[in-house]
Amino acid sequence: MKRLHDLWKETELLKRNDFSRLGNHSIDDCLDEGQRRQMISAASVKIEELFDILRIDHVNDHNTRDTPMRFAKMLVCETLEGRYSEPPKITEFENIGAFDQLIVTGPIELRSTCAHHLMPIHGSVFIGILPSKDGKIIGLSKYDRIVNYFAARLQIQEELVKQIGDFICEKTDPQGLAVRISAVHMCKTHRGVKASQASRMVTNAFYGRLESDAAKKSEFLQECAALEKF
Ligand SMILES: Nc1nc2c(ncn2[C@@H]2O[C@H](COP(=O)(O)OP(=O)(O)OP(=O)(O)O)[C@@H](O)[C@H]2O)c(=O)[nH]1
Repeated sequence: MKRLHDLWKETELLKRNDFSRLGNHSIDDCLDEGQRRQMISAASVKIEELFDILRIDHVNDHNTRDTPMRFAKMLVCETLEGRYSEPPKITEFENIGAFDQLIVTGPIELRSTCAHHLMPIHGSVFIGILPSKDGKIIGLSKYDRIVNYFAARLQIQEELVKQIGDFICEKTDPQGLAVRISAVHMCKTHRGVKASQASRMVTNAFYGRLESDAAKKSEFLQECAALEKF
């Protein structure tokens, strides 16, 4: 019987030029369960090779025996999950009451992975929405799901903040939208320059009235500051 990783080598998915997609974009078709298992198995074989190069015993050492498979599974099903799956299902509601005031949600816990060193990015996301009277409103939990979806890829913060904002704009067509990320990059705190754990990177993406209306932008930033203190 063919081994899973051999099956993976033959899949159309591997033959297609998904490699040209950026690492923080999703591949063309999401993986079904069988393809996911094949990808994990094929990745695991490569991680065993990497361990061999690094002279880590993945056969006899009880601590590292299952690590290549465990690591491959984590990459496919957790760290990079947003690359291989459909975006979250978004329940959209008509804005029946024509609500047109600022809604701010956060902090939404951000757990992502840096594209340069594969180290964790950990932080908070705040989202401000100025709905259109004739636009859509989405369920509150969906903002968290959207953040999780785009975070589960190899990211840089400037692109992540825009991906989240572009997606929400596309779904809800609001008068204005703002996304703010404040995060610690462990590639900076746990290696290299070994910066303070308190060292954060802040990025904002503003759209429509939340970009052009200084009073509304300032209201959003004040709400973020207040929510951050909770
Ligand atoms: N702008 C930006 N830079 C990031 C982000 N995440 C990590 N970086 C930085 O990307 C750079 C990686 O490039 P290199 O300079 O080639 O990496 P390096 O030689 O290991 O550099 P050091 O981290 O300084 O040791 C580092 O300066 C990181 O701090 C991010 O989200 N946005």
